[in-house]
Amino acid sequence: MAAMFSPALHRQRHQFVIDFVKQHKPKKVVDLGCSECSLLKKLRFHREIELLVGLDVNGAKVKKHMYGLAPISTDYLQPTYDQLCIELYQGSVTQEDARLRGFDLVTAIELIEHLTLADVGLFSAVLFGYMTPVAVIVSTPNSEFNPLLPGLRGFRHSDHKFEWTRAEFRSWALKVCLDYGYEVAFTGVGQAPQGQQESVGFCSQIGVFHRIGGRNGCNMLLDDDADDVFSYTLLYSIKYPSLRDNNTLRRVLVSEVLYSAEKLKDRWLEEKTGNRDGTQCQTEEGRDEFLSELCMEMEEQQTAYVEQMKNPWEQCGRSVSNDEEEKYDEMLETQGHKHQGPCTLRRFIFFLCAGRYVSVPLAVLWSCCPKVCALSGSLSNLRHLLMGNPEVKLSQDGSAVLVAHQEQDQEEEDVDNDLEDSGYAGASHYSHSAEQEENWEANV
Ligand SMILES: C[S@@+](CC[C@H](N)C(=O)[O-])C[C@H]1O[C@@H](n2cnc3c(N)ncnc32)[C@H](O)[C@@H]1O
Ligand SMILES: [Mg+2]
Repeated sequence: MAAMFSPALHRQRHQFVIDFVKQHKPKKVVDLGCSECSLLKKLRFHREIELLVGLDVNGAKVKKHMYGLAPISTDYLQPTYDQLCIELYQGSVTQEDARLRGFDLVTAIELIEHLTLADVGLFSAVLFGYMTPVAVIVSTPNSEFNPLLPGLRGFRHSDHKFEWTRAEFRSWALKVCLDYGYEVAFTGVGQAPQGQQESVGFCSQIGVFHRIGGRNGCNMLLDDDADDVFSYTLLYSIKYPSLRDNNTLRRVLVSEVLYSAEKLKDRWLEEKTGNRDGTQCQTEEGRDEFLSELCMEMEEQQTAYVEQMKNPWEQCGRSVSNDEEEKYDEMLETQGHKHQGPCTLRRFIFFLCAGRYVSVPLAVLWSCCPKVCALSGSLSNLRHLLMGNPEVKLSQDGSAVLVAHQEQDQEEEDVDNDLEDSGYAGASHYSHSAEQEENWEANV
């Protein structure tokens, strides 16, 4: 049978769901009879989905495949602002469970034919009468197509309790709509050979149900929570890393800050001294030369960045309202991202070479590292997010990141410790006052 369809029929069924998801952008999706979780594995890449749930009566099968839904390393290394939670349950679609109520989309792909007719009645009541999702996609074999399947005798699978004609499927679906307030459209996947499509229909027939009245079409949320039933067993639950989660944001920001500070330090040492020993780099001319080059580079980065920041939602795949766009433009304007030339940036650059550390002001990091800027949002937020983090060494007043710049022997380390103890790294005249920074923040 696999050779009859291209792509394979099971792929076409899943693609049908994916196309529906792309069009309707549901946030909460349940797959009933999720089996080997293969549809869930595809759906997790759809960023609009925030909660993805799978249910199957066969817990062993789910357990065998559920780890394939775990985040992969890039999800940890480059998290986005998208949020995704995946939950898998063992349980029967004939039983109610409050955790599956109020979803945007429920799919039941090749499930109902595995239920006895009595159970189909219970399933209909649970799905349409209790779970009351906004939309439902049900697929099931179309028995009229069976004569076209080479070598098939009886049902398509030994566990099938029935296989319906188009009329039988239709009559079940229309009754459900009447009973529970839905409307349905019929379609399918798996085309019959030319000329026969009319007479036999699709190989897999599909009903797409929408609740009449949409999201507000039922008063389920007014129900008393005390009646909530929990009959399923949770097998797996995972929350994907998201920049909306403060710990994840902090972790990503810290690694970006450390990387950028290190790069800035290297540039500074190389350009200013011509070698990597920071002790000789205190001349005014050296610094000016370095500054003007860095400023030019920053200006280029800023331009690219402002372009990118014009519509940060584009990256999230979300459309933006005019209102949001205006607000964002306003924010860019007040933060001075627009029309900001190298001259304004010049005053932020002030490196200090003290003992084994180069002090990289947070203001420099914030204004010339687009990612640091985007992740933190403001200079004071950047400071706040870095404070108390064991991986980042800040100057005493918290205005700069201290980056080690020498391989050191014990003697040097002792000297450095003395310097630090005396407050040199933070309290010297090279550092910035909190007041200065507030000023920058207001003007940048
Ligand atoms: C043909 S498979 C489903 C295929 C899957 N939906 C897909 O598209 O890849 C049918 C699944 O329904 C599950 N199932 C059967 N009766 C069930 C019930 N009462 N409640 C929940 N799942 C059930 C079976 O364990 C099986 O995994
Ligand atoms: Mg089946």
